[in-house]
Amino acid sequence: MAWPRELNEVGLSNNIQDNEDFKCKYITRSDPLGDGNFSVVKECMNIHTKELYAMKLIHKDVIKGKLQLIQREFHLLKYLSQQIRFLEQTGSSNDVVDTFQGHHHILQLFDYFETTANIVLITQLCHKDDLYEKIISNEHLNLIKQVKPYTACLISVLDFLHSQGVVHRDIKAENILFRLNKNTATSTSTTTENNEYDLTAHDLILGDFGLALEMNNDTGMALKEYVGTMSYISPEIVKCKGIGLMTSQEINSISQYDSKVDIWALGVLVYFMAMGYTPFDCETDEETLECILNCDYYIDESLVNDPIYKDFWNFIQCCFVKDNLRRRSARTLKSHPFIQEFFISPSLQEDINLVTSPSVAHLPKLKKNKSLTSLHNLKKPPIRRQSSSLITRIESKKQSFNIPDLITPPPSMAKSSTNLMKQQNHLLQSQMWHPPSSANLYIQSSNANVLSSNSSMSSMHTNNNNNNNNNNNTIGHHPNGLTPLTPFTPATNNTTRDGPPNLAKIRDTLRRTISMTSIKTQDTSATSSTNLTNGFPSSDQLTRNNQTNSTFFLDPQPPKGSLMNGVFCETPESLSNFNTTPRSSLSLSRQNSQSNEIPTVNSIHSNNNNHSNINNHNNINSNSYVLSRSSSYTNVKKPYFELNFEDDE
Ligand SMILES: Nc1ncnc2c1ncn2[C@@H]1O[C@H](COP(=O)(O)OP(=O)(O)OP(=O)(O)O)[C@@H](O)[C@H]1O
Repeated sequence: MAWPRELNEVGLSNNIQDNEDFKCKYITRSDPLGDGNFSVVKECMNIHTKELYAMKLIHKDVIKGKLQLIQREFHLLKYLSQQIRFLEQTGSSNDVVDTFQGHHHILQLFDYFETTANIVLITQLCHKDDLYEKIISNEHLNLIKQVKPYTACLISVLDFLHSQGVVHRDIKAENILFRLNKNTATSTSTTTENNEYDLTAHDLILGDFGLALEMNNDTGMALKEYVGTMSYISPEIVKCKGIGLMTSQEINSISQYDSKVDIWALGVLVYFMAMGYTPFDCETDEETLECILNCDYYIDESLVNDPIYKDFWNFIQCCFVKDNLRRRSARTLKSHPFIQEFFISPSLQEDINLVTSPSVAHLPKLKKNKSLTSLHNLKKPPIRRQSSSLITRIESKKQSFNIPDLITPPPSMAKSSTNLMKQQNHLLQSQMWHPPSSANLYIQSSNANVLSSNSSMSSMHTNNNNNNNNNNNTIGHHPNGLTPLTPFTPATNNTTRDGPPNLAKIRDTLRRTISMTSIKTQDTSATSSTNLTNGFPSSDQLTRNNQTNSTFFLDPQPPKGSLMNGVFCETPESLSNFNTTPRSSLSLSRQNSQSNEIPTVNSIHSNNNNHSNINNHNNINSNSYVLSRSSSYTNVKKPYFELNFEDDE
């Protein structure tokens, strides 16, 4: 049998000499942990070591002609996993001081292989619910206890990635996972009440490197790709829209972007965590893109002058700088007052570079303009429209996109994603349809005047022209020559966001504005804790916490004999749960090998018939999975090739 061309394209099976079947060393749970545009992710168990992992099944049909994307993801995850191991084993001086170590929060890759239908990556297993679920189910996160430490952790991650020359290009809540705490098989979320900050910050894991890039000399064109997720893309990515149809002259006139696209996306994510809605989303993509280009984002006026939010707004401003050369790096942002307490020795080196860099020295100084407050001309919103608009917004948030010739998920995947969204929408709608409360009554009687006087929303509006820019990130000079962080002042320009197209956003925002009033009290009480200094744990406390609170563990490298290492094999058997006694420990490998029916992602999706114990990690009892090597694997043939991802290349 000839090998499918794609297998060679992806570079995993180049050494295959014949099509000897090889048994898969993993079994999976039937129900997926999650899915994306390109993949389905399932919990799996290595039947040799009985360790649990996440299995990302990327259907070959979905990525036809785009295998280089998977290749990129694979090589980057592999490279980063090696770096993590290296850093842990060699250690570094930073390890003892900062609360978060960036490399502790990157999804680790352990194994990879191919089946007829899929390319498969085996990574560390995380919680089923990602950060997006957490934000949505809580409406928003607590500024002091959650948003700050989460931001600090993510800044560490970006600093690590960027120092490795890697740009992620798809930073968003859906791609932030939570580490499963190995000791307890549960997250540390239960331990948060008596702590200065939510310890789940130590569990954050950045995943989905599907759009990530190594920024070397070969990536010139890649750094002009129009990729990312609509709500999170930066102005420089927006400028690449339609690049596939441009002339070479037009393409040349577009500047390459760089790692700062991740900083913009982080700003969106930090804002989303704190507010529960995203800053630039409008009803249509065109409007959203325009708002991104103009750095025109919502601010909640009731929070603008709230001292608790002062550093937050300033941090957001630092991320939402249109000019990527002026936008601060992850390393520099470690010294931002919003998160600096988590970093004992922030580096200001880059600020010095920023000031002296010839490439930015000529930039005009930004003027602080007093701008006009914008009023959103809200009419009494039709409730039904509000719901359906909200759905549109959520759906658009879930989708990453790629260069113009988009990859379309097969119907089965699309359906599964839609189901997930439906659940999320249901959750949101149920929150919105509460029995009448003061908040709802308020919403229903709202009009432009009420909004402007009580809980109005402003749009932070800045001009494309730097000379006339209202963005207050800049600027003056600090006595030591560094660029100081200036206090946030709300812009008061006329907005580009008047009228019905933004209704859903405003409505959603209004809901958030009202609930913020109760949150303020929580935040105040958090800051009055005797453990806190100025509302924040002291550096000493944080350093101590670092010793005790980190949930990172360096997983032992699985023994080579238990890995697939890039072989071509049968599709792993799918079980409703790992407590199910295998049909027979012997049959696991043998029966499948004779079967002509190889399940695909499509069948995986429809195989949801047994929900018992699914998602309950505590129920996993690997000992109950009685399968010994001798009973099941003595007869399995060795592959003809061994592509150990530690050794190859
Ligand atoms: N290691 C993991 N542990 C647990 N769940 C995971 C893991 N990796 C991914 N998931 C879940 O699967 C979903 C899809 O995974 P992932 O984002 O990697 O796929 P994708 O196809 O690249 O997505 P996208 O459409 O965002 O590009 C995630 O949102 C998450 O809920």
